[in-house]
Amino acid sequence: MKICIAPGDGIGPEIMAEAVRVLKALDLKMEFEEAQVGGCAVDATGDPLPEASQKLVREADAILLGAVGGPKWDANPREQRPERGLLRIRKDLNLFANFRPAILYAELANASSLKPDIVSGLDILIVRELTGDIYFGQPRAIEIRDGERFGFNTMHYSESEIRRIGRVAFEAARKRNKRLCSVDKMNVLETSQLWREVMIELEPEYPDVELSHMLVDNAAMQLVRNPRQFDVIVTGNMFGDILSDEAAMLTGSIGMLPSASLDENSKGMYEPSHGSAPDIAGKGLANPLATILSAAMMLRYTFSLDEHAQRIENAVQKVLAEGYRTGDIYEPGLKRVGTTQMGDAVLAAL
Ligand SMILES: NC(=O)C1=CN([C@@H]2O[C@H](COP(=O)(O)OP(=O)(O)OC[C@H]3O[C@@H](n4cnc5c(N)ncnc54)[C@H](O)[C@@H]3O)[C@@H](O)[C@H]2O)C=CC1
Ligand SMILES: CC(C)CC(=O)C(=O)O
Ligand SMILES: [Mg+2]
Repeated sequence: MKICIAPGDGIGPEIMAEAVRVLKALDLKMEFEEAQVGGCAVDATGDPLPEASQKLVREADAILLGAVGGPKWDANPREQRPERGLLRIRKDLNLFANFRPAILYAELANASSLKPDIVSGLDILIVRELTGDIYFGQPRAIEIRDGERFGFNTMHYSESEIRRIGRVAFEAARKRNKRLCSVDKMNVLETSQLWREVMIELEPEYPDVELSHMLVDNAAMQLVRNPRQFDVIVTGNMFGDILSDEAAMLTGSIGMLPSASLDENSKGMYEPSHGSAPDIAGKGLANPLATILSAAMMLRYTFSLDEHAQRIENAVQKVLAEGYRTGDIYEPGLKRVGTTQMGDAVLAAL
């Protein structure tokens, strides 16, 4: 098993160190290679995804990424922005299907942004399209028009792009509670109108799955009003980006939300859903659990090592039951720990 580790920027190296310790403790036949991606790569080479890193991500069976970006690089031209390195990996490897499971551990019921009676037992899967939409559409630019600066992006989806993510989502719903909610903005956007048409065309292939549709503004509201109405949500790149950060808070913290980004086969990139958290970087405060849970998703999706994935997930649950909490999920009376101590606790539980 060849795993490319890309710690990235900000809290990336801190949370990655804990995930790698957990993986190594499983004593599996894994080879780790480290790639520079993001701001660290810009500083070293001028490119957020230099040739050497491209080779490593291409040759690996799976990639585990921390997070990229930070204020240091915010003014860089687009091709030299850290986030560009991440988007290029997603596109180059055709990682179009992003799975973001928002699961509330019972131990974190009071850490959720919602009251326990609304959120307890929450288990939602957000399936986000990851290689299309306005994040990749051309043309895009800031230019001068009529004597002033004018910025524009292009939102587009082809029916084949929608169909393939739709199938992934229907299949995922089929393995769960057989309810799929497709989220769009079809009352305003042509891309969303096509999105809805294609989802409706797919419906007869999955008679066992109940398909519903929701406009994205309502979906944002429903997620905090009554999140348990959802089983699987399928949506485009930008809506999925925003809704998954919102869903993270239902689980207690963005530091709890893992993700898997997959191609048509089983190659994947695994990363926490959060960013590089510059406000707490270098302080040993970050919650490493989303990254550790992303490593578990890697074992399950790319390597079919379900038992080992489950061991990690059980260990995470055990440390929460034992009362270990990083600052983002801390409640008075429990054991406040930093990034490394949380990793220690997971290793002990393993
Ligand atoms: N996949 C990636 O690499 C992503 C990168 N970014 C980049 O990260 C940088 C910062 O972006 P923000 O909008 O601030 O989002 P962010 O997710 O980095 O942080 C938002 C808030 O959540 C907290 N947070 C995030 N992860 C945490 C963790 N593991 N433990 C405890 N608290 C945590 C942060 O301290 C901050 O208060 C930007 O440069 C952005 O482009 C943002 C999202 C995803
Ligand atoms: C570079 C961004 C699109 C990353 C992000 O916010 C995400 O994938 O959730
Ligand atoms: Mg995001």
